[in-house]
Amino acid sequence: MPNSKSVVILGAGAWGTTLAKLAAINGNQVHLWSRQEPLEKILENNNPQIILSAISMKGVRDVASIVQSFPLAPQTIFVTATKGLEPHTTYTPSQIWQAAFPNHPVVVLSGPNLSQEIAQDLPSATVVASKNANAAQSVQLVFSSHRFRVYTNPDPVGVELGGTLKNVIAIAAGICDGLHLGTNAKAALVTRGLTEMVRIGKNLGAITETFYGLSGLGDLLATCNSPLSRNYQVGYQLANGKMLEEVLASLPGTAEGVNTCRVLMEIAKQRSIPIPITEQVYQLLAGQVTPRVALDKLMLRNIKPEFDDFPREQMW
Ligand SMILES: NC(=O)c1ccc[n+]([C@@H]2O[C@H](COP(=O)([O-])OP(=O)(O)OC[C@H]3O[C@@H](n4cnc5c(N)ncnc54)[C@H](O)[C@@H]3O)[C@@H](O)[C@H]2O)c1
Ligand SMILES: O=P(O)(O)OC[C@H](O)CO
Repeated sequence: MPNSKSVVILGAGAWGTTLAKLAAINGNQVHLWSRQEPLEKILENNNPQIILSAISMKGVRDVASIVQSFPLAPQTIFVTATKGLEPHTTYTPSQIWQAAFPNHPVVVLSGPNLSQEIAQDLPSATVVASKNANAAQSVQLVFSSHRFRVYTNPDPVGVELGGTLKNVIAIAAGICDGLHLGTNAKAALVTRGLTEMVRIGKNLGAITETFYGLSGLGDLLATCNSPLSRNYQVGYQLANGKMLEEVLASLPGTAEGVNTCRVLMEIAKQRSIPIPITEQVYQLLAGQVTPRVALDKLMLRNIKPEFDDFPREQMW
């Protein structure tokens, strides 16, 4: 293939394996790395043009520092597909990769992408976002197929935060369904969840419109409505009386929303951002409230206008 690229995928979990298949069907030379193998052989023998990380959040910094010890071509593009936030630093995965490789382009890949559906060859769309348009377009070509439609976007912070913040709202959506609160409640929760995501995103430098696209609203809808989502499952099972440790032990893979929720509470406190849904999810995960008490606390907050910043000329 004339445009075939050498692609190294870090992380052979559910998402890394699925992305490896997507890149391979387009004729790229794909090398999938799992932590049981030496990374040295894969990086030194294959001269990667693209290195994609699908490592869960807790491993990103360690893996980035291992990769730093290998010589790479200066034009090698890093792609991050992790949806999480680092505790204490509150860094996003792309911030960790960019700090480790300041002279390389970094692209965020995120969207409504339940890996089990993609692995079954069902149609799906995603977003690749970068400040470097050429890098985003190269990654778009590597993954685009008749079953996987890839859009570019110039707002990596917004795309990355959309995929990350929705995981907390998906836990809340699982609780809502687990308690059988009905369709009205779910619609209210998801819509107010999106408001919360926009509020945090704007504060962290994202573009508001990005949250209304595939990586924001799109991923929120997918994750809040599917039992395939591990984050949704956490909420659903907690609502059914299981303990958090028990739920996490039985999950197939990582539910990033649990840690993301804790990091978000730190960010919200530091920056005085009101995030009532996240706060109730946090208290529930910490065992401080029951699902029913969390619901009452949300419903009985002080009544207020729907929008924080409605245009002045539209106000009474
Ligand atoms: N599965 C999906 O549908 C999906 C879709 C989009 C994004 N994501 C995101 O992709 C990331 C990975 O998700 P997943 O579903 O593949 O999870 P997973 O639990 O199936 O796989 C995680 C991978 O990270 C590796 N890993 C963890 N810590 C590591 C460390 N310290 N060193 C080296 N490797 C380490 C694991 O070995 C494993 O290969 C998550 O951030 C998730 O939110 C997942
Ligand atoms: O299984 P989850 O909850 O990690 O969701 C997977 C993807 O992020 C959906 O886009």
